[in-house]
Amino acid sequence: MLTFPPAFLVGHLPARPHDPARPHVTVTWAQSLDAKIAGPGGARVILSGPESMEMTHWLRTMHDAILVGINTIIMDDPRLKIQLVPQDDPSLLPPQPLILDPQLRFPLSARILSEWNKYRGSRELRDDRILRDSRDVPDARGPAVVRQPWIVCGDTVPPERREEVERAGARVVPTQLDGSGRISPNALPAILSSLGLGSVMIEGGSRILSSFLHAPSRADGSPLVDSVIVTVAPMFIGEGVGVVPEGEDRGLPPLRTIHTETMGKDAVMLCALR
Ligand SMILES: NC(=O)c1ccc[n+]([C@@H]2O[C@H](COP(=O)([O-])OP(=O)(O)OC[C@H]3O[C@@H](n4cnc5c(N)ncnc54)[C@H](O)[C@@H]3O)[C@@H](O)[C@H]2O)c1
Ligand SMILES: Nc1nc(=O)c(N)c(NC[C@H](O)[C@H](O)[C@H](O)COP(=O)(O)O)[nH]1
Repeated sequence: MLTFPPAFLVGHLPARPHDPARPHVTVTWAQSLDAKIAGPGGARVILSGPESMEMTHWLRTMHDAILVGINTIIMDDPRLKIQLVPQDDPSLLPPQPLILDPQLRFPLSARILSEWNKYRGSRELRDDRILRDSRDVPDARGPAVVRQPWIVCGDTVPPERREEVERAGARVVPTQLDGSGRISPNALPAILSSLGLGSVMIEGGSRILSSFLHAPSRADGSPLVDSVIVTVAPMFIGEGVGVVPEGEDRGLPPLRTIHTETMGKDAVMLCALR
């Protein structure tokens, strides 16, 4: 079990309490030696060993929100929970899942939604009250808490579709899309602030990593991305999904390595944008 946070991360993780006016943005992923994050056709590959995976779950607890793109939900069906941190520490909380999904393609069969509905059902039985979303659980503490998935979509998505997804148990947050039909990375801090979230850990996939790494600075001149934490696993994937999609490897920002830590078989690099 790790002592967390490891010394090399101190000062590079979101401060607590967060500054709600300037949410901290961490971008993180796990990659092979040939810079792939998934196998052919996007098939999920377990890259992280137990030690670096545990660190990932610790990192999740250090952020208010965890963000993935809709393709990652469709391909990996992740839970985005913190089951690898000590389960008896009530101060550790799972982050709020946020999914960037311009067209609201979110599959109602997603594990993240069924786990929330199961949790909500069990709390209703216990508490005899209806939980509409995770903000209705003020007394809930600890890693076993499950949070409602919040989906950020385009404000052009028809109301009937939004209602369908909300009836199924998720929260839908409509927002203006950029000229490419995406949620602009630079719009994220304001979205986070409006949702009361002071920090976010962006976990992928490839298109999301690319757009956040390419994003211009914030209005105050500071980089949009505050920290980059990469797990490098000693394996080759060959054909597969790159850290950024093919053709998007130009114009990536220079990174400054702050520290590289060996965690089990993996190297974990902490970098900042210069
Ligand atoms: N190894 C890792 O750490 C890791 C982590 C997560 C995902 N993955 C892998 O990544 C793959 C999925 O990556 P992907 O690129 O296909 O999809 P993705 O998960 O990055 O989602 C992309 C979609 O998000 C939406 N989107 C909204 N705003 C956006 C923005 N600003 N920029 C980009 N997209 C935006 C678009 O609809 C876009 O198609 C899967 O194969 C998964 O296994 C690996
Ligand atoms: N850190 C990390 N190491 C990996 O080897 C790997 N494949 C991912 N990929 C991120 C992936 O898209 C999922 O988010 C989670 O790995 C799924 O795990 P959970 O159900 O959330 O615990 N991330």
